[in-house]
Amino acid sequence: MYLVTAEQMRELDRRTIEELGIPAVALMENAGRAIAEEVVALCRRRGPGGGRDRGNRWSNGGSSGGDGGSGGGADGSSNGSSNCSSSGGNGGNGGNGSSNCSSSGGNGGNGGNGSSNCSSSGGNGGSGGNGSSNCSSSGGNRGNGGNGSSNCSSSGGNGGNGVSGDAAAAETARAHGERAGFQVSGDNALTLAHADAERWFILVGKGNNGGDGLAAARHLREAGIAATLVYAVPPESLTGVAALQRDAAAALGLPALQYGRDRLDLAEGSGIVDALLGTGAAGAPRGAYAELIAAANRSGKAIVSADIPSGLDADTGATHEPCIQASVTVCLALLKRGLVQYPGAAAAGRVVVRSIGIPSSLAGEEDGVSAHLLTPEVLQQRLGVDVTRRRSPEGHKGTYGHVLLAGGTLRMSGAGLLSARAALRAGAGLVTWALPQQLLPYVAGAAPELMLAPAEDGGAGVWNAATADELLRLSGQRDVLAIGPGLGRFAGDTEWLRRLWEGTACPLVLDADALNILAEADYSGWAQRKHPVILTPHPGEMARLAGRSTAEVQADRIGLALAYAAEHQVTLVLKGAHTVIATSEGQAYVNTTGHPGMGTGGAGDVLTGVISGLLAQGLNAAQAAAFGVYLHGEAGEKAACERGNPASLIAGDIIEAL
Ligand SMILES: NC(=O)C1=CN([C@@H]2O[C@H](COP(=O)(O)OP(=O)(O)OC[C@H]3O[C@@H](n4cnc5c(N)ncnc54)[C@H](O)[C@@H]3O)[C@@H](O)[C@H]2O)[C@@H](O)CC1
Ligand SMILES: [K+]
Repeated sequence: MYLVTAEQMRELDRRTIEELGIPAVALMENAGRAIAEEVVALCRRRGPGGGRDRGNRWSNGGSSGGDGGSGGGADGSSNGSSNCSSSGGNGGNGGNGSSNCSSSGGNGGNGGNGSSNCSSSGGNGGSGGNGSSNCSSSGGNRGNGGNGSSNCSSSGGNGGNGVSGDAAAAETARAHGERAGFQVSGDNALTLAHADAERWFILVGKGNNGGDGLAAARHLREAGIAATLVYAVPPESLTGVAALQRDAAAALGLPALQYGRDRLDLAEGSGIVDALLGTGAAGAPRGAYAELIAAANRSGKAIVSADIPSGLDADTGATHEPCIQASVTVCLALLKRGLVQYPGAAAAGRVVVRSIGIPSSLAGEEDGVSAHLLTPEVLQQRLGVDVTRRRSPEGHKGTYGHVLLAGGTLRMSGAGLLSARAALRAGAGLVTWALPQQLLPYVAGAAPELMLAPAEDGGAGVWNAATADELLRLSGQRDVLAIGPGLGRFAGDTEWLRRLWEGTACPLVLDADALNILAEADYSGWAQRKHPVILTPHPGEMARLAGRSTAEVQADRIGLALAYAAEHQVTLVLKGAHTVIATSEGQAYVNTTGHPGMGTGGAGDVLTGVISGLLAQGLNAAQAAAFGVYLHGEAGEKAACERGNPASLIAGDIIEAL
């Protein structure tokens, strides 16, 4: 899924209109229809008179009925005990009884009655059956678990239907077309049983975002939902296609208010469509816009934003004061960068990307479109990663590469150990942990699968500059060198790192203090490496590398990561919620797997190990960085789920969940 800036979106709009001849008003009509459908979907989810519905999910197309979770409460909830998580796709419907659904990239299945456990990666999870079922899917569509006990899994293809008992009878009846005959169905996406209980305010700005809201209002009326227009500016000031929409709404007799002139109490409605500001906004909302945004947030009503929450910087994810706090953002045509970076990602709520007639293939032709949401599809199709992590039937430990990790000191031995163990769990055939000699008696046997290479430390348990010789020698027979977890600083460390940078003929992964050494060195003068370098900074380390403040780094993570990776010809992994991976060729990937529970010491060391383990298996730098971040986040989600309470998650749990 592409991630675009406002400027790139404008160019794609222009090309669609001018080169393909699709009228702007047609695009706006599609946008309005999509927004209305998502309002109806939200009304369905929360039931009559429901309150706010804030979640944070990503989904593409689909719309009503396709979103995770249905039934009484928030998304993904079910009757009884259930636990649903979704990344990249739609979470499934939690079933009755105990169900546990997770989805990555695809649609999570429906948890069945009784106990079911469904997970899906890349494909659509099936329906858990009644009784006990356990389903998992990778890459394909899963089948339906039947009644009784069933256990189904599918990889790459479509799982069959494990149907039995009553479910089988029902299926047969459907297949035989019982109730054949004349049937008519309505416009389901705009059908709402309790439409007459809904009253929505549509906040309309002066530009095309306002035009989208006006089109949505007509479609909502078509669905039987009362829609009242609230103009931020005098309606006469609208121009172009937005003015056409204004006139159509007026001709239909839609009630309209003007902010500042007419009495308005947003709390009297059941929801709000925010169509004040879109990708044409500049700076913090001013005047009536700012006042309407603040009033909408105060109202406590569900807010559906058109394209982006008004007040959000569409490119960076920075939020101005004030900024709409949306329940749902209906992002039009292509995902805007600002919706996947915090704090914008939080302000947007659930993000649904809806097609409006701008071909996404145009984005592929644009030289400037360089950012993508990291989904299983992007991993497989764009990056060419085998996400199944298949092992060859003829494989042996030598097939899967050998990692050399340099890290750990007496006081920070755990960082090295975590990293080395994670490299093994990522699938590396062999891992050698080079460590100061003094540590040996303490860590020997801590992970029997590891090989240990003690480096002469003069009895101090810390690294020293003379160890470079031994590391250079060892790296000659290894496939990747990872440096940094628990490394510490020492006299001559800059020259030490320079020797390893210039003298090793394998990919390098640098983390923690290796990054701090790099930040103090002017490494642009170091000899150019033939083999790739992956840097894995957290925002503080990134700030030191880039000579900026941490706040500046966080203000535009995608932009900064892209610029740094291109300038220094490295693959950069800028960690934090929604980690950004930027390649030296100018591509960025934004990851959305992960869990707040992963904010714990050692989680970064685990990531370094995972990326190194993947590199050792022959993945290239972009593949290893992107897939490593994705897997690390997914393992964190799983571990948090297994712990019961995410606050209890520790880094070792992430390794065990890999
Ligand atoms: N261009 C197209 O063909 C399409 C555009 N679409 C919609 O149009 C939006 C972009 O429309 P526009 O470019 O007209 O821009 P916007 O509708 O985002 O807003 C621009 C207007 O808002 C005002 N404004 C800007 N910054 C402000 C601030 N800080 N405080 C107060 N007022 C401010 C200005 O008067 C300006 O005219 C998209 O986000 C999307 O919703 C969709 O209808 C699809 C097609
Ligand atoms: K908006």
